[in-house]
Amino acid sequence: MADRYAHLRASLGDELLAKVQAAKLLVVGAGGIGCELLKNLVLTGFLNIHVVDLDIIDVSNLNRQFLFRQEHVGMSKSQVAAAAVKVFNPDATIVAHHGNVKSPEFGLNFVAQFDLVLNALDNVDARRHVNRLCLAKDKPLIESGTTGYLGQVTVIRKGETECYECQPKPTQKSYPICTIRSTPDKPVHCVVWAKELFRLLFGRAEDSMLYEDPAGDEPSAYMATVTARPEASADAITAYAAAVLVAQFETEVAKRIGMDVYKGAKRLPEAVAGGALRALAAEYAQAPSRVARKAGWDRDVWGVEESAREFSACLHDVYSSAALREHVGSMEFDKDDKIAMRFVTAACNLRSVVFHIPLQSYHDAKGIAGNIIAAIATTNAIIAGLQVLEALKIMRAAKPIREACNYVWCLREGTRKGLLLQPTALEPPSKGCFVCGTRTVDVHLDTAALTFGEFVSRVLKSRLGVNEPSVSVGSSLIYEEGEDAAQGLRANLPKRLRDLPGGGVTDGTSLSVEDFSQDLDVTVCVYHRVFDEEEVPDGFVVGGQMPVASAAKPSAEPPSAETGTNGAPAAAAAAAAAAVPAAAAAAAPTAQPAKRGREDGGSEEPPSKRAAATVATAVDTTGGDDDDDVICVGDD
Ligand SMILES: Nc1ncnc2c1ncn2[C@@H]1O[C@H](COP(=O)(O)OP(=O)(O)OP(=O)(O)O)[C@@H](O)[C@H]1O
Ligand SMILES: [Zn+2]
Repeated sequence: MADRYAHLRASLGDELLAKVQAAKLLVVGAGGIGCELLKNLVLTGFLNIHVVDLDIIDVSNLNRQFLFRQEHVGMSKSQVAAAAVKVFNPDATIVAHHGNVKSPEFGLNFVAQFDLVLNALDNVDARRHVNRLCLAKDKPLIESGTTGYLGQVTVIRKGETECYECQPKPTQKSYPICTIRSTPDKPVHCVVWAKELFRLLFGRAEDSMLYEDPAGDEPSAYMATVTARPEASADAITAYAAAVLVAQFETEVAKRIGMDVYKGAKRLPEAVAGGALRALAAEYAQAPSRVARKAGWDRDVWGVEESAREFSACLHDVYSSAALREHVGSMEFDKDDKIAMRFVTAACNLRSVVFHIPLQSYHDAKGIAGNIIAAIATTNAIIAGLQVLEALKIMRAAKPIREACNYVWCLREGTRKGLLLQPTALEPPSKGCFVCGTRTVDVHLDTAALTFGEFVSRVLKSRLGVNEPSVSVGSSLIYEEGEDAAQGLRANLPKRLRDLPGGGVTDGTSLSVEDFSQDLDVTVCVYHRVFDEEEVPDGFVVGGQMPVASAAKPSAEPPSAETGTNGAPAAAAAAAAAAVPAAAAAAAPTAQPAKRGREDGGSEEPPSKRAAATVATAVDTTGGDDDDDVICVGDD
C-alpha cells in the first residue's frame, strides 16, 4: 500500500513527522479561522485533535466556513467540522466538543492533556480565558485573529513570552449612560438603548442600564410594566406588548419632557401616540413575520408602524414558545439571533422616531449592534496557515519558543518593501501584567456609588475577565461563585462597596480575588475616585489606564483604618493621577500608526512592535469598526 505520508515525510522529515503524529492538539473555535486550521492540521499530518465550539452553523457562515454546507445549517459547528476533516485523513482522531470553552468541563484538567492549544476565536473574553488555562498548565498557545484584510498570529508560553494579557486591550468605545437613556442623537445611541431594552425585557434585568430600582426614591414609570411576564395567550401577550410600547415610547418620553430634561435642546423629542401603539401591537404577525417574507426584507427601513408591529411580534414569538419563554430573565443579546435582532431594530427605530434620528434597516442595525467588519475568507486562510507554521516550529523544539517562533502580521497592502506578511520577535512577559506578572491590579472607582454586584459583573468579569470570582477582604470571604459556592454571600451583591461587611471597601482596600477555574489569584487594590461621567462613562478606571488628570477628583475620603490598606493609598492615588499625562502620551502614538495601517493598508513602514500590539489587541474576527464601535457601559 502506498505510504499515505510520503509527501509529508519528504517535506517535514521523519523526525518532525513523528512528533507531529504523536502530538495531541486542542483547537478552540470552528468558525472562519477554525475551519481552515482544522483542515491544515489534518493535511499536515496531525492525527489527534480535539475541537471545541459553542455554536451551531448559520447560513451566513457558508460563504467562508468551507467545511459547512447548506444541509448542515442548524448543526453543531465542532461536530460537522470534525466529521468533514476526518475525511481528509481516516487515520486522524478528531474529537468534537459542542460547548463553551469557559464551562467547567473544559477547565484545567481538560487542558492538561494537550501538547499544544490553538485559538481560532472571535472574542477577547474567551481568548483571555484560554490564555489563563494555558498559563496555569504551562501549555504553548498559538493565538490568532483577523479583521477584514488584517490578521495576526502569535505564540504564548508561560515565563518565555508575553501572554495574551500582557498588553492592555484597548477598551471598547463607551457612551455615557445619560446619552443613552435621555439624550441620544445618533443611530448608534438608539441601537445601544435597544440592546439594553432587550436585556431589561429578556435578560438579567438588573444588569440593564435601563433598570430602575422599584424600591428607589423616584418610582419608575415603566419597571412594573416591563417586568410583568404575560401569560402565553395571544391576547395577554398583545396587551403586554402594547403596555411596554406605550410605557417606553409615550409615557416615559412625556415624563422626561415634563421633567425639563430637554431644556435647551434644539428640538424636543416627540412621544408616539399611545392609541396608535396599542392598535399596532395587535397587528403583529408571528414568525416568519410579515417583514421577513419578501426577498431583501433586511434592507427595508421600518417606520413607526412596521417597527411597532415587529416589536409586538417579537414578544409574541418569545412568549408563545415554551422553549423561549423559559429563558426570559437570562437571555443574552446575540446579533445572529433573528428575534433578538428584529426586536433591537424595531426598538431602535421607534426610539429614533422619538428623537428625530435617522432610521436603520435590519441589516444596518445589525452592523452597528455587532460591530461587524466583513470577514475575508482569504485572510482567515492565511492566518490559519501561519498558525500551522508556528505549530511546526514548536514541534521541532530545536530552540526555546521565544527564539523559534514569531509574532506574524498579515497586512493589507504590504510594507514599503512590498511585504504582506511581517514577522516580529516575540516579547518577554511583561512584569506588570496582572495575569502572568505582578498579580496585582489597581482599580479607581466611586466606592460610595458602585454596588458590589456592579463591581463583580463590570470590573471583575467584564474588564478583568475573571470567570468564577471568589472575593475576600482581609480574611473574610465576601463572595464566591462556582460549584458549592456559599449562596448566602449573594446578599452582598446589592450593597454599595463601602457598605460591605468588615468595614467596607473604601479608599485603599485590597481585595483578594481568586478564580479556581482559571487558577488565577489577583490582589485588586481599590482607590476611591469620583469621575466625571462624560470623561469616564464606565465609572471606573483600571490600572495604568487612568484618563487625563482632570477626570479624577481627589478623594474626599480618608483611607480606611479598618480595612487592610496597602500603604498610603491617598498618596499613591495622587501619584497615579499625576503620572497620567505621561501614560496617556505614551499610549497615543501606538494607536495612530496602527489605525493608519488599517485604513491606508500599510503605506507606513511595517508596524513597530508596540504599534502592532495595538492592532493586535483590536483584531477580532468579528472586530469593531474603529469609528463606530457601539459597545457601551455594561455591555460585554
Ligand atoms: N467561548 C467560546 N467557546 C467556544 N467557542 C467559541 C467561544 N467563543 C467563540 N467561539 C467560536 O469561535 C468561532 C469564531 O469564528 P468566527 O469569528 O468565524 O465566528 P462566526 O460566529 O462563525 O462568524 P460571524 O460572527 O462573522 O458570524 C465561532 O464559531 C464561535 O462559535
Ligand atoms: Zn501577561
